[in-house]
This record gives sequence, C-alpha cells and structure tokens, in this order.
Amino acid sequence: MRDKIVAGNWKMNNDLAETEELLGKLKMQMVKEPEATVMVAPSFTNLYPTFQALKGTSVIVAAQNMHESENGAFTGEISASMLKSVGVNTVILGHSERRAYFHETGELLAKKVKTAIDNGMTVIFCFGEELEDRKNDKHFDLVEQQLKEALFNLPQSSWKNIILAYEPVWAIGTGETASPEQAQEMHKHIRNLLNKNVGKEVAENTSILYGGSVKPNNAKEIFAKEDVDGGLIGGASLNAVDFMAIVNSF
Ligand SMILES: O=C[C@H](O)COP(=O)(O)O
Repeated sequence: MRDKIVAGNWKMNNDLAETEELLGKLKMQMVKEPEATVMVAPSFTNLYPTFQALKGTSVIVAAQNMHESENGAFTGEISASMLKSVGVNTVILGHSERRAYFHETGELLAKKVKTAIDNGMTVIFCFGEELEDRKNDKHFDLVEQQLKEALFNLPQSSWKNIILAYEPVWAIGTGETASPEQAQEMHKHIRNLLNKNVGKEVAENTSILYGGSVKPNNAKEIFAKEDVDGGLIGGASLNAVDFMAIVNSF
C-alpha cells in the first residue's frame, strides 16, 4: 500500500512573520486528520520555527535542498546533520529550479541522494522534462535518464526512503497542468521503469507525486489516477485554504 502524500514547496517565499502567519492558518484549516501525509518545505531560515510550530501535528517538515558533503568549507551551504539537528529528516532534491539555475547535474544529485540516505533521511526526488523534450517525443527517455543517473544504482533497501516527484518543467508555475491522462501515462512509465531497474516490490510501494500547477480545481482529477500518489505543490501551497483543499482532494 503506497502512501498518499501532498507536499507544499514554499520555495523562496515568506519571511519569518509570513511563515508564522501561514502556519497559523494551516493549523486552523486542519480540522480533521487528512487521509494523505502532509509535508511542507519552507526556506532554510524558517525550518526550525516551522518544526516548532507543527510539533504535535502529523505534518512533516522538509528542506528544499542540501549539500552532498557531511561538513566542511562550503560557504553558504547546509548539511544533512544540520537539517536533522532542527528536526528535519526529509529533503527535496533535484527540483528543476535547482537543475536550471544552480546547474545541479545527475551526477551531483546522485551524491546528494546518497548522503541523505546515509543520514537516514527521506528524499523527495524531482525530475521531469522540458517542453522541448515533450514536443520532440523525448520525454519518456529523458525521465528514464534522470532516474538512472541519480537513483537506479541505489540498493533496494534505500527505496523505502525515496519519494518520486514527476514535475514536467513546462507545467511549473505556468498555470498549464499536465492533463490527468498525461500524468497517469508518465507515472505508469515511471513505475514500469522501477519494475525493470529496481524490482517489483519497489515499483509497487514507491509513491510517485505529480507537480506542476496543481490547484484545488484540478487536484481531485489528477490524484484519482491509478499511479498518481499525490502532489508536490508550489504556488497553491502558499495559501492555507487552497493547500488544504488540495490535501483533502483524495
Ligand atoms: O515544487 C513544486 C513545483 O515546482 C510546482 O510548482 P507550482 O505548483 O507552482 O506549479
């Protein structure tokens, strides 16, 4: 049985006061225990206050990035142990914005994933094609390559700590969502790849989230698809009412 997960990626939004306000609203909206596991990923500076504010709830706090080294002279970077020391055991890796703006390659991401797993953390691993790839019918191959580069060398036992997030780049922050059928088609492809490269058990048990302009008005249809196990939500996660409407779309 796969976990249903809805994760909010707050990206580089919200200072401390705004984060506290959003957390207050979020807690007010959580009148009943959601069916899905809920996660939120604030900026580094807001991780600890978020962890403190959500103590006693089932919401998991995730980081948006992490360095691949355990420690050392890497000015401006954050390590796995630093995250764990403030209550954060989940990290988003491979987001398309990190790949595009910070030149994160598959090789680097393989190292980051390994460090996170070695530290007992859970990884939300993001990947997905650009519009050009889809237009050229390269999207299935591209996704396979991204998974192969960073994940397919992992031992089977690591997969219990991996959540996949398929995010077609053309659908991120654009208002243009993959149709539920496009999402299902790709998620099925991903599950087949897991089956072929890692094994049946991992294929059946790994949660695959969809990300890219998920909103309250389209979440239900997307989440209803057989191989879609939830969502990684950007813009709509900054509004507590919208985010909880998405969480409750299962
Ligand atoms: O991490 C989240 C994704 O980039 C989706 O962002 P979005 O919901 O604003 O399109």
